[in-house]
Amino acid sequence: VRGRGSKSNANGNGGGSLPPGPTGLPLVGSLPSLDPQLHVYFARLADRYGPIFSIRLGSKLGVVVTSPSLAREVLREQDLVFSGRDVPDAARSISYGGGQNIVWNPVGPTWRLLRRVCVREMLSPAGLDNVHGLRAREFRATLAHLHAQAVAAAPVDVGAQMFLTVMNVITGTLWGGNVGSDSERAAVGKDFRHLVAEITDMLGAPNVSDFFPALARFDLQGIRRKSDVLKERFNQMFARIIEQRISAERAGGEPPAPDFLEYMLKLEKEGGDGKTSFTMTNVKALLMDMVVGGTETTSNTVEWAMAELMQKPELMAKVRQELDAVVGRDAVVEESHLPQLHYLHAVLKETLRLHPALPLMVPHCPSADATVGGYRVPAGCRVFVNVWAIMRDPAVWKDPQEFIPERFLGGGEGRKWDFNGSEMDYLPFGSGRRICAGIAMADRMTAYSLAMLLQAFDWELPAGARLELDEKFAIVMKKATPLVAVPTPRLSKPELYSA
Ligand code: HEM
Repeated sequence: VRGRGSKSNANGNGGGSLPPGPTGLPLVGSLPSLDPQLHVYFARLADRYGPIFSIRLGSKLGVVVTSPSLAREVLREQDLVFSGRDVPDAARSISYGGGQNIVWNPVGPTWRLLRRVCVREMLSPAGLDNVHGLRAREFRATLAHLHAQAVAAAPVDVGAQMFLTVMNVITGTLWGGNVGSDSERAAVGKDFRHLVAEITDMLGAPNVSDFFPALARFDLQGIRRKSDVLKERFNQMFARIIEQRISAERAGGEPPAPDFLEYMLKLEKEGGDGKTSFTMTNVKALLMDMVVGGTETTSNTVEWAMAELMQKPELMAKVRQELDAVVGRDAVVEESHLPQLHYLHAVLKETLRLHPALPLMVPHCPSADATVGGYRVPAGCRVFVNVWAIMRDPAVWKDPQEFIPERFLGGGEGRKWDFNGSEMDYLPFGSGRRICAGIAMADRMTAYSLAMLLQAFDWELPAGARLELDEKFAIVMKKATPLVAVPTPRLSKPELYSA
């Protein structure tokens, strides 16, 4: 066990002792034993070394926090010091250099402006209300598509379908729903899904350039080259959409709907908010944030919820009972029904407890040496908060491995387990100033999606298929095997399914 009293360097200068942790080998540290299921591997090490441990991966020092009280120290009490990011090599290109978007920007005037633009203008509950019609249209289109599948008794890849829906809603909110025909949009959607999956796989994959920054310029695994290619494909798509909008404006005619792109282009024209500039690169980097940060996270959550419920028919029956009482079968579920669907919300909370979309969040990076749990955490190291393990801690959660939505009903045993990171033992969206920027959107989209899937259809596995709940870590938590199921209509009249 390394740690106590050790004087370390390479992200660990100065006095005090580092958190304990595996000794590892000279030069490579613990790299040879690294498990791709990083969240599980870190949880195992926490069992051995305690709720804060350090791990050397190449020349990089990682510090992993696995308890509510230490998460509080990092995310709340020392929020500002810990709010930096250690930008992985794979993210440099897709974030337009790291300083242009929200996710990978250090906290500072640009990050503040970008977050304000998103959280206030687009992703606030009021901003979302403004584009309620767009979501309703997209959901009706999905409903009609699923009905066609149901009539043909064709299996549906639930995650893929939800990805398309979420992506259409997000891109519609960003730049309006007017990009091409339906078939063109479906093709773009498929393309997007592959691109986003490739990006999240790349961000979750071990990269020599991150472990040995001195070797980064050689790009030994070719990850940066791949990331440049992916970024360019997005970039061209964004550039085309922006160009279309600007030329439509120049040509006069109907003013465009007041969507997010419109707002951003106005801000760009004005050169920012007076304190910080806002450039066309920021516009594209923000579009990237929303498309990459908002799609898989949301659609995977819905897929996990469906898989859990299909595994437990008695819970599925409870969701249906609530839907039948609130909506019935003679109408289609609408967003206005969502506040009354308490059990459904509890199902989603429990899904995010067991299967948080970002099990290690997005790693933080202290801007100065700090002390956590009595140990020294050096500036520049990579700090992981293992929310996956915290939300399965038997000291906090009764039967932590069991899927029990009821624990979130009746005020959650007197606790305020919400999405705002108020309690440090439930933080699927993080906590503190870097908390997820898209909570309101994620909340509505997951609830609306799950409600629609379950109110309008019964779902069964294709003959001979087996349901499993294995995880695959790739920065975003995916289901190792996609959930494929066959829908059967359950609304009273076929006309209800038409878009
Ligand atoms: C179920 C869905 C989602 C989950 C569980 C989730 C969770 C998270 C988490 C854990 C973080 C990192 C917090 C940290 O580093 O401390 C994050 C960051 C972020 N999320 Fe989400 N997210 C979801 C959906 C969305 C959506 C729909 C959007 C936007 C459309 C979005 C945009 C962002 C952005 C921009 C950040 C970076 C914030 C920053 O670095 O300041 N997320 N999210």
